[in-house]
Amino acid sequence: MKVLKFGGTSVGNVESVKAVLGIVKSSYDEGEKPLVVLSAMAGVTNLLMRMAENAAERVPFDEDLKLLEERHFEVVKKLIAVKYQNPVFTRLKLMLNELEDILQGISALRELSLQSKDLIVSFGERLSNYMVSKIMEQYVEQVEFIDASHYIKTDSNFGHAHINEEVTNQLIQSLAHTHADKLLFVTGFIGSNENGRITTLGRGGSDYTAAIFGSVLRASAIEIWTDVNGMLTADPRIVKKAFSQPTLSYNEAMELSYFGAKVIYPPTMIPAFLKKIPIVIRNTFEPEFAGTVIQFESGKSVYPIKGISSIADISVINVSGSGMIGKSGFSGRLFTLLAREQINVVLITQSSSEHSITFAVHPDDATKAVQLIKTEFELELEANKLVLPTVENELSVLAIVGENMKRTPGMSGRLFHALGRNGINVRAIAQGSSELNISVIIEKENMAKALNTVHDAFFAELKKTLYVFNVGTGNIGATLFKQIHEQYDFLVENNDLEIKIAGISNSRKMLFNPEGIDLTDWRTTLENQGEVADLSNFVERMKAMNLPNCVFIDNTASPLPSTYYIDIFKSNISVVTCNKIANSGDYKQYKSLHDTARKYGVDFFYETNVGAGLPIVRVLKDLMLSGDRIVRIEAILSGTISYIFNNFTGDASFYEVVKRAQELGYTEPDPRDDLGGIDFMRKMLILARDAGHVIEPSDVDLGAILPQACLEATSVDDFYAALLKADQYFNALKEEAESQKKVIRYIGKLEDGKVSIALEMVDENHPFYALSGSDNIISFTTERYKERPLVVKGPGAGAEVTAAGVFADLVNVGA
Ligand SMILES: NC(=O)C1=CN([C@@H]2O[C@H](COP(=O)(O)OP(=O)(O)OC[C@H]3O[C@@H](n4cnc5c(N)ncnc54)[C@H](O)[C@@H]3O)[C@@H](O)[C@H]2O)C=CC1
Ligand SMILES: N[C@@H](CC=O)C(=O)O
Ligand code: NA
Repeated sequence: MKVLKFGGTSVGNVESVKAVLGIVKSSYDEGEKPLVVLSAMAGVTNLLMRMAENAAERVPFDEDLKLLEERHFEVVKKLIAVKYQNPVFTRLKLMLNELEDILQGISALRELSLQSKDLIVSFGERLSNYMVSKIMEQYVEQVEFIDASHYIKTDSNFGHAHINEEVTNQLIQSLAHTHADKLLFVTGFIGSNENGRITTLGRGGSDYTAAIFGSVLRASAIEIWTDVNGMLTADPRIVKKAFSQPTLSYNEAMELSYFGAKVIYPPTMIPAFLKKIPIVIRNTFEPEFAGTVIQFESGKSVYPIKGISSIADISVINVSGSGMIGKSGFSGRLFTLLAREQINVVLITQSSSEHSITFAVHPDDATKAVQLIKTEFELELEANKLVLPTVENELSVLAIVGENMKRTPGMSGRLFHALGRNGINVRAIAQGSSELNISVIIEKENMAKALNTVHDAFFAELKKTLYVFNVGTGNIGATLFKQIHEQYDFLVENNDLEIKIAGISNSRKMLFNPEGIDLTDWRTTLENQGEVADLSNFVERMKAMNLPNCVFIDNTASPLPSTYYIDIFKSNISVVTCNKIANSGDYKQYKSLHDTARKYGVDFFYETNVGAGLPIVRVLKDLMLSGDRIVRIEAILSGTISYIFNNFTGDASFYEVVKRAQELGYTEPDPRDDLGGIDFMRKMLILARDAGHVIEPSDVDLGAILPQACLEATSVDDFYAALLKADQYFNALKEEAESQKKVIRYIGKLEDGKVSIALEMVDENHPFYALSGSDNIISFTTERYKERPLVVKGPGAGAEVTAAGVFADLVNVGA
């Protein structure tokens, strides 16, 4: 047989009682008659407690009594056919009258003993079990309501009674014998002492009742029906991806519940544990879900751990001093003292030098613990053999739990890597010698981030989420959103990667949503719901959200975002940028950006700084990392200028071709940056620096394309006006090239640490002769690629290819 135990939420109202009936009925129909243990209706135990306390203070309790009656009567009215209702009302009413008499007695005496409290709260279970048994009677024959206080015999420790196993076992066995044909509804939580006075079993009492009946009757399983899908891998309020574990060992369940998974209270499992009876946690509101089986064996799992538990609030006390070294009795004295005063020690670590002991307690106990230590070790403190104990608050504990950790090396490495990468400082560490649990103490403000990060790190088969904060929604930014939106499902399905745009800003508006901004119509949402843009505030808000796997994308052409990169890295947030400004300012800044990113273990990706989406930065980095050295770089890296000289043919005027390049999205927001050579200069500078050279913008020998009048233009409009007038100049250039059967190319070179960019005319034998569209080309001559250079060629400008490059950088963050 099975024991089915239903908690308060499962008997909370008409609908949930219906669900309970369905579950009991289907178990009954399967042939094995279950034994059912019910808690009081949700909230009733607290209500009874309040009534008892009120009675003792002579505060009226009749309203509460009425409420109690209504809650039960309503269920009866809805779930029992009218013709059967009367006797049920009568019996419930009798119980309620008895309760009222007791409350009146308390009121008269103005005294509420623990014994009377137990008696009063016992009505909760008695009412609910009687009521549901009567409802069940309509569907199943031979149902009986059992008041467990006649069978569970305890001592007189009211509120927290201990069971007399021998007597209890005999009584339960004889009950089973005399009621073999019946479907029993047994009150959870209550027992009675040798004088027949009602007692209660303390926290988790109904689970305990189920475990006792289950173990005495050697049940095939004890099912604990609650309102969650079993024991989850982490607190689902914090970790959205938490999922129910199919199996756990008793030890794993103990560890997980000890730290927070409030589904069951571990001591109540002991009777089942001793008899190796599986406990199954199931959801009354989702009965089709198999739930979690807690059994002797841990069970097979693809994951190295079973779950992550956490305690949000903890205080840490540090005791140190020379007096502790080599003193074998010291920790014994310390922890005996704490145990004697009922201070629960959650975690202990001791340095191997034995110079200090750190332990964690509940914050409410911290001051008392310190006081106790001061008194107990007064002599040592006076003799300076011990330093005054210190307390640190606002801390949390996070623990990874699983029996399989024993057999899997690298678990702590994975834990600390995940925490470190996200900038979460670990204050103390403890690992049980059973290797069932590795616990860390961290700052409370990092708890949510830590739980999510560690969950991602250990349940890697699940999808990882990148949280993106993007500035710049122009040509590139908007195209990137379009691409992410189109690719969303593919990434989730094929790469287990989810990208959430948690923040967007352009120069006018900004918008946040940690759940991810819907990209279907982000423009309208930003416009209608966005706040006034403020970059400094944007960065602060991003930091404050403290999200795991967080990436800042700079899709602007403005110098402003780059002033925040260092601060962003220091908050352990990666940066992806197509904006070249940060890397091409003075060398000191370049160096400091790269050093900071490395120091904080975050990514700084800028593939699109050179050749848009073409793999150039990456190729150079790989060459350098693998020990190759750059001998020479020759390149065409301005997509705009490439396009212009590839299309400045026939009748088209130079002015028209430039305009077209802008319309095609090849130019910088300010086309003077392209035609003035600044953009190309930035790219060459970045390559030279990535190749290991210390070089400043002023070191670049930059040859001009434009006549003086165009260079002097002070606005984009002036520039175009000057360009219109410069037809003569460009036509002459073109004619000169054509007459020599050559083409015009703007070519950059890096050799011997020197960078130059110049306009050249090349013939058909030159490797850069045959280009079209916005093609870029780069040839790396290196120590290894000496005879024939490594060449990368293809479209080097345009929104689609650039956004794709930013996208690729993004998905590589943290990879
Ligand atoms: N067009 C191309 O082929 C390539 C472009 N890039 C780079 O892409 C970047 C963006 O170019 P486009 O999208 O064409 O520019 P755009 O002018 O179309 O868009 C720039 C965006 O940045 C926003 N912005 C400017 N200052 C801001 C601030 N302080 N705070 C918040 N938002 C701000 C603007 O509101 C606008 O949404 C540039 O840095 C460019 O060098 C890089 C490689 C290739
Ligand atoms: N404006 C740039 C775009 C890529 O960085 C170019 O024309 O190359
Ligand atoms: Na590139």
